[in-house]
Amino acid sequence: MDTPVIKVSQVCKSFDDGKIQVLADVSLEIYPGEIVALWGASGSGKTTLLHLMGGLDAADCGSVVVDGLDPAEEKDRLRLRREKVGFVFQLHNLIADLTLYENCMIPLVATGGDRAVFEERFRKLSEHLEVDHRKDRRIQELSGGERQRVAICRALMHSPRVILADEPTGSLDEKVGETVFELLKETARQEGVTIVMATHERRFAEACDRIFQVRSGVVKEL
Ligand SMILES: Nc1ncnc2c1ncn2[C@@H]1O[C@H](COP(=O)(O)OP(=O)(O)OP(=O)(O)O)[C@@H](O)[C@H]1O
Repeated sequence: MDTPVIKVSQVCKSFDDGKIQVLADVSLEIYPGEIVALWGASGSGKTTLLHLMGGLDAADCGSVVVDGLDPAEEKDRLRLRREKVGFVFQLHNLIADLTLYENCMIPLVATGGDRAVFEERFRKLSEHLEVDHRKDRRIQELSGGERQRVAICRALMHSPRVILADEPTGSLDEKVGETVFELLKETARQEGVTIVMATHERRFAEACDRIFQVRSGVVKEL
């Protein structure tokens, strides 16, 4: 069996000096190329777990390892964000005044990559995500579904190993949400990228390779 790309071992996390216990003894392994759902109700702890995987927050106990890096260590955390992980949020977090193309080029500045490589990736990804014809439009001129496809494009620009997606279809209506989800999945498969997606919607969870149910901070594979 492959080495897991993400290994979470006996992790716990609370807020407010321990008054709000969010994750309790969470362990899971995710393998390269898998598309995995963290499925659970609002407030169950999905976002908190994604944040620990992406180094946006630190666990109180236990360990998280992402492609050999420890997000709790500052030097690893920087590399993790620059090289290994891409984020897609429910609200796309794009810069409204910049164009689609300019938003997607932000990771070039952040990672100090090669412009020609980024140009080629932009061409390929924007075509695959069917937003290439909107290249020079500003984000504020795009529809919700288009914005979310741009967010996916941007998240993949630096060729991360893992995409952490937090309710990526949450702000979209049903049909558009399905299209965006299918495009996210297809693009990830083509790129060999691992996806960990938080969702409260059973139908999206069931369309993933594996489902981890998150309930009151306890995680169980279904
Ligand atoms: N920074 C924080 N300070 C205090 N409490 C927090 C903090 N972040 C999250 N929580 C609490 O932790 C619990 C889990 O939140 P989390 O956002 O992980 O859930 P979720 O499953 O992603 O929910 P949703 O689907 O609504 O985003 C909630 O009760 C939330 O209020």
